[in-house]
Amino acid sequence: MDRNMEALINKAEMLIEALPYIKSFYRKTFVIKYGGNAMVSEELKDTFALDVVMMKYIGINPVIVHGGGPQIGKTLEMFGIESQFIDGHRITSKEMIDVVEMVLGGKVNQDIVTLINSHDGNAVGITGKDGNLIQAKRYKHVKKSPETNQSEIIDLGLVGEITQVNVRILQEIDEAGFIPVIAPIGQGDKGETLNINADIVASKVASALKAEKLLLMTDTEGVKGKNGKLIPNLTRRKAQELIKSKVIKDGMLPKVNCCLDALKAGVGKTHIIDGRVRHSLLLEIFTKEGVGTQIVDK
Ligand SMILES: Nc1ncnc2c1ncn2[C@@H]1O[C@H](COP(=O)(O)OP(=O)(O)O)[C@@H](O)[C@H]1O
Ligand SMILES: CC(=O)N[C@@H](CCC(=O)OP(=O)(O)O)C(=O)O
Repeated sequence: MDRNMEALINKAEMLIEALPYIKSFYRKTFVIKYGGNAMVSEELKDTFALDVVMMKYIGINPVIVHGGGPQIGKTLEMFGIESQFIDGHRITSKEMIDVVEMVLGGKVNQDIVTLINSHDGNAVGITGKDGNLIQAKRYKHVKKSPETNQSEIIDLGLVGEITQVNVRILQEIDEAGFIPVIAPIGQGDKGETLNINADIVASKVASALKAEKLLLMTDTEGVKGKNGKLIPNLTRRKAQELIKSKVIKDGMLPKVNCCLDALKAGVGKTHIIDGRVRHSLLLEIFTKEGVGTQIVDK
């Protein structure tokens, strides 16, 4: 057989390898938190969009929730406003919320829509306000003093804690054949705009949709253990141990908690994946090895 023919057959066999995954994921919902480097590098942006469009065309229902923290930070700086974070939440004053809404719901959201549509993906941009998708109340951060053990409530301003997710708008978008791209903004009961961490929005949306998968894209390999090595598979119990021993901390802590919450609410599997790797989404979904940490409820 000539080498050309052999290469073609190899390609066909590679496609067939994906068949069991394609079969089991047909008509299932995957919620993807898009952020970090994958949202900045031109090459990674393009491979992300291709992965999402590929998913849609093979029958998966991808739901995108995007971040935009660095973009908000840069715009606030232009206005001479500095940001402060508590536990991964940006303290959001009245003068900041318009900037947050403008950046997340405007430029960042529409750039992603344009990117996906440039690959014939049929994306639709919405914020959590559209179709009453995300109802929220003002988040109150509880700080416990290690010395006195007393709790103090800290007001983070216009930061939202999600009280309800109305998935109808997402179902309609899916049925019409579009891909929703969600900006992490919610609406308070007085109609006020509330800023919400995008990982949390992705986790709550995945929970409300009872999604097959929640995939959080980040700028590290995944969850690492005490020895600094990547942990490809993490159970709830092991994750709790690593949190207790402070091996999982800082920015990784809320991510892992988002995954554990989603699993509790009925999401099938959760993944923290390395968004710096080209085609990280397809690799996670269609290969046994994946490119990050899979967290399951065991
Ligand atoms: N066990 C751990 N495994 C991997 N990263 C960890 C761990 N514990 C803490 N981290 C930190 O969490 C960071 C990821 O969180 P963060 O930077 O907030 O992500 P993102 O910007 O993608 O939302 C890592 O870069 C690392 O510094
Ligand atoms: C309350 C809160 O912190 N909201 C976030 C929303 C954007 C976000 O989460 O973006 P990343 O995923 O890129 O960090 C913020 O203001 O930065």
